[in-house]
Amino acid sequence: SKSQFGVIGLGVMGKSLSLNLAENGIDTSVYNRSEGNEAHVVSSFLEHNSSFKNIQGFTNIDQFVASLATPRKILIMVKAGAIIDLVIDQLLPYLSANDIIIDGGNSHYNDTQRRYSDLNKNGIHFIGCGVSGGEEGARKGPSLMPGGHPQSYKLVAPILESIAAKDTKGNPCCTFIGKDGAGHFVKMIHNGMEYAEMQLLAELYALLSTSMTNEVIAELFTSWNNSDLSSYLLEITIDILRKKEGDDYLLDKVLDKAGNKGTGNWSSKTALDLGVPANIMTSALFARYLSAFKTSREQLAKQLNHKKSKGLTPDLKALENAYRMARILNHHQGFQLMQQASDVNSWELNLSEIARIWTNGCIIRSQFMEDSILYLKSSNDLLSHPSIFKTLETTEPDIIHLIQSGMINRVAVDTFWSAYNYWISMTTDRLPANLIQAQRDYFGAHTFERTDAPLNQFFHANWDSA
Ligand SMILES: O=C(O)[C@H](O)[C@@H](O)[C@H](O)[C@H](O)COP(=O)(O)O
Repeated sequence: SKSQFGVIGLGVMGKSLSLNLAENGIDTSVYNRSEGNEAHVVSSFLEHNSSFKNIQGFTNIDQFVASLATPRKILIMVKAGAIIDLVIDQLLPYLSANDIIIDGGNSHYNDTQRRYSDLNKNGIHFIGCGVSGGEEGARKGPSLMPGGHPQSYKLVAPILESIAAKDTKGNPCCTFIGKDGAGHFVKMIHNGMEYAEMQLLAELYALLSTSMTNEVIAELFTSWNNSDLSSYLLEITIDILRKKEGDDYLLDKVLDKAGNKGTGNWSSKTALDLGVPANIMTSALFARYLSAFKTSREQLAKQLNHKKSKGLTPDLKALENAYRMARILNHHQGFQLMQQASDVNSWELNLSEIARIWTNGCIIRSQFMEDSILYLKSSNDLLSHPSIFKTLETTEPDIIHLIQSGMINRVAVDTFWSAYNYWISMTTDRLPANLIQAQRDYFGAHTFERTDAPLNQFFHANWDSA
């Protein structure tokens, strides 16, 4: 019998999603090319999962397409980039109008916009779908962020929603995000916020490690995880801190050079292009770039005259509050970025609904995301909520304490620093931008607005004449 759904690419995510589909009773065809070292990918997948009777495997793309009921629904799970276009070109000769192609990789939303309009011309529906949750999420229930055309989504919604994680009310963590590249855009920003959440934990770990063991830090984080600070990233960080290899901690043997596959870079570039001061995720990205200079860091560290002082244990309650503050500001910046992009691309993003589908399955799932559903229902500006503003105001001394502890212990806390500077700038009614305007007008006659004249009236002054 014909399969209801097809998956192309049996990498970690493709395999996990195929098993999730089959387990949810969806007859699934899988395809993977068979050249070179991929010769046995399909056969060994079928062998290892022979208990699933509703999976068919193919190494010929025409037979794969023929095995699907029409309109065909095909999920591409291969590495983002040119290979997606290659796979689409291989598929096209065998497809018919109204068939649906879903790209589930971390593609750049501009590429998705291009593919969406190109395939539309061929009568093929294209859905750019963000998939979050890693291997475990894909297997048991990811968070899904499909973008494209609402009609196309309707055709695949029952299947995508059946495999997605479920929120606290049992509803699928999957919803139509918006037209063309909106789904992949929202996934990109998810990852930008993920970078920042990970870096905040990394800076806390570095600061606490000056006076604590991994086990003691794990205990502290466990107490935080039993509070409004609970999150998936905090949870896995506790496991990571406790993971032993013999008598040693595995974490202590992990080389301190952070990788990145591009979505954090894209998020920061998009923030720059859209004029949104998302400085927290950008500093998290730069922290990864900085870590790459391992050899120079070691050499320069050796040249330091002053000896590292004995760590000064920071106030733990202050650190907890500083973490709470920085996380709120990271979420605020992420949602601001999505709001700006939604306006520019007329995507009409529903930020509260995005927070809801991010409450389970995805990497940045957390109690605060759960709380944000309600906050974002009344306003897309988290800072405008009195309770959030109160929390930020009362925790300001705590983030100052954290930053001071960083300085005293000579630990870089740039992501907390960025959060602090963003907060005090956003709560300062007169910033020194007047001097920037004067300097620009001085050397470039770029003109300036005046505080004693109507807005949008621009003036020029002869700054060097009396
Ligand atoms: O939401 C997710 O499931 C992850 O974010 C996933 O998309 C992937 O693990 C990222 O690619 C990691 O990004 P870096 O490799 O850039 O850290």
